[in-house]
Amino acid sequence: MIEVRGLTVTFGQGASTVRAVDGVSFTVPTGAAFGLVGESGSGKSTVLRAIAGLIEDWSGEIRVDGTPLTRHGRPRALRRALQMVFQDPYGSLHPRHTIDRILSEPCRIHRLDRIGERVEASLREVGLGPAFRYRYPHQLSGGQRQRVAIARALILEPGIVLLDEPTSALDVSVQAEILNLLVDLRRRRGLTYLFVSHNLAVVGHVCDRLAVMRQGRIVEAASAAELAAGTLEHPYSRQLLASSKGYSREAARAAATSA
Ligand SMILES: Nc1ncnc2c1ncn2[C@@H]1O[C@H](COP(=O)(O)OP(=O)(O)OP(=O)(O)O)[C@@H](O)[C@H]1O
Repeated sequence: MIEVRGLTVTFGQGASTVRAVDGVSFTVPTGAAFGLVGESGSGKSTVLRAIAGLIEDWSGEIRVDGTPLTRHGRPRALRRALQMVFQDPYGSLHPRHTIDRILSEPCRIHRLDRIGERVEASLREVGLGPAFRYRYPHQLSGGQRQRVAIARALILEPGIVLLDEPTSALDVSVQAEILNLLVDLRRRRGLTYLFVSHNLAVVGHVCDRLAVMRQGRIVEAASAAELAAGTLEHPYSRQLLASSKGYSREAARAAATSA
């Protein structure tokens, strides 16, 4: 479970101060998938980064599975329980490391046993065969690289995964494949997702609840059912929905049936 209360993040000082996140509150129950949607600059990634511990200077309250997070450092168990997948699978994978090394490293840091077995199992789980183990990121397609990034997050068996635009760098058909994989993994593992995207349709495909952010604030919260029924009320939410049409549910279904 993630509980966020009155989260505020400001960058810069004096006249150049930017209040990137301004009193944001929401709860993601254990096993739920919650989407944060908004256009570029709305503050959604900053919320995710504060929860992930990548930003130190925030105020408000963040609790993960009941444990309040402090600004400086967090226990190893909590770092393991909460993993992140980034937008750019190329930038987030070390170009000169094999997939084996990329997946083994977090296991070593967290002193896990049976590392080879874990690496093979995690590749299998994201639909990549053992042949991928000794390849390098540049030998993989964008979709395969994002599968490796997901495997790297899951190899530590976290309960919570923070996803920052995990498909927006991919072609639409590949996007659908990766979204279906994420939906499937959540079901199988009972994961909790916090999913950030500028695309309402993508969020509607993966999440059961969502909040629309604008200029650092949540302007509307809704369920996926309300989104599907077209009952979003805020004019900004409606505008976002109109610009999300590039991603179609039909494409996702087609990818699911051909998988
Ligand atoms: N490290 C930083 N230093 C200064 N300003 C920042 C920093 N990170 C974000 N900002 C500013 O905070 C605001 C919110 O940015 P944020 O990245 O959270 O938005 P976003 O909705 O996730 O957009 P995007 O999808 O482009 O990442 C923006 O005005 C941005 O310029």
